[in-house]
Amino acid sequence: MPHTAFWHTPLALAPWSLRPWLSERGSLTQRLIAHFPQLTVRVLQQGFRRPHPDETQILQLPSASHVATREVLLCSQGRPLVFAHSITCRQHLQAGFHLFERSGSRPLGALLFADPCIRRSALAWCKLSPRHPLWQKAQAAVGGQAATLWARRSVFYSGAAQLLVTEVFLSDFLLPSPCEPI
Ligand SMILES: C=C(O[C@@H]1C=C(C(=O)O)C=C[C@H]1O)C(=O)O
Repeated sequence: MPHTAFWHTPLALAPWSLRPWLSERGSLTQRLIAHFPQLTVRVLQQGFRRPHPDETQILQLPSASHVATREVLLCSQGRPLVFAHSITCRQHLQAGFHLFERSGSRPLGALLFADPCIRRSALAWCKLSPRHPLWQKAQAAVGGQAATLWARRSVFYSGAAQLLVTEVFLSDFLLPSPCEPI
């Protein structure tokens, strides 16, 4: 299956208002809290699933494997802002990300950014293709209203353990102003 996201998209191709969100190196949750009231985490699913084709390569996973998967919506006053999809392999749950399964409605970032030993890769971003698996999931979360969906992803490292976090920006609060080309 061909890659359905070009994760080396230049930031300059993203809508101007979205760029600081795509390139935020700190906690996205904390940035959302600073800009939006009553941020909550709605857990959509947490369990073991097959990784997406463009995830097996980045985490060097065997394609037939199942990985620990967490999908949430970050909402402000009930309005979905970000769809987040995070995965880690089974053996890294015990060695590195043991709190991944117990995060519940606490934002994963609160755990990841509290541990000074956890490092983060460079961020990558792209405009999702409607063929990307995360496109369908994110659209379903917002009732199929979004015309374009930009996403970012990065890998968190705890020793040799890896956690891949992908965040899809949902709400029109990020769309460019009318005078700015998309
Ligand atoms: C990694 C962070 O945690 C956020 C919360 C997540 C969750 O609770 O599953 C997943 C990704 C992020 O949007 C962050 O705040 O930067």
